Amino acid sequence: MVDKQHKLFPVGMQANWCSEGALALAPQLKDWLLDPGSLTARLSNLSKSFRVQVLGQSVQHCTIEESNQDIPPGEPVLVREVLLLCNDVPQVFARSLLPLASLTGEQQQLATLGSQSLGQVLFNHANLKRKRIEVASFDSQSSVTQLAKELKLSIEHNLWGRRSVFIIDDKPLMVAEVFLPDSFAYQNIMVNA
Ligand SMILES: C=C(O[C@@H]1C=C(C(=O)O)C=C[C@H]1O)C(=O)O
Repeated sequence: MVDKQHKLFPVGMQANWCSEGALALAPQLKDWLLDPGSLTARLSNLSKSFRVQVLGQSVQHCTIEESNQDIPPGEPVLVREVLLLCNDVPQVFARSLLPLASLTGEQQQLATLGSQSLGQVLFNHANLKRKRIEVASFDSQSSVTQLAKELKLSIEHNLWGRRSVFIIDDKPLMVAEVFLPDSFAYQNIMVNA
């Protein structure tokens, strides 16, 4: 477990998630949002140094807003919030919900990842399925934008994120990621608000 937690933890990630078909997105941004592969691998390949900074993790009950077909409301989950940084630039804020019932067998290690990337473990596992990816935008009032301001990042447009449920060894967990203002996902494009 993480002994010290960032003063902002838990940041949370309230959003109106929708299927990507409902949105007209810039192709480059859409490519990042819908990439079925590992964000860790993609970001690592684009930078000299990649690291995960844990903001905190704690056991909570899954809220109605974050519940889904695989993780019902009230389910005890380990909430893990991290930043993914490339060359010390915060690229992504991620919030993962790991049901305690999924942290069994080989997946016990997911409770004590520390600064190891969750993706590194997930995408190296043979029995992994990723369910559909939903997307959402985060406006100036969102807690994620407040986090970006706390990180002294300049906010010039809404932020965009994605979430999906992974099934590993037939057990669910949910990962949600928001691309922070200086992310590669927004470089050289006009982002609609
Ligand atoms: C799922 C992945 O893992 C990344 C790393 C995370 C972590 O360490 O908590 C959380 C979400 C992802 O951004 C990935 O790399 O695609």
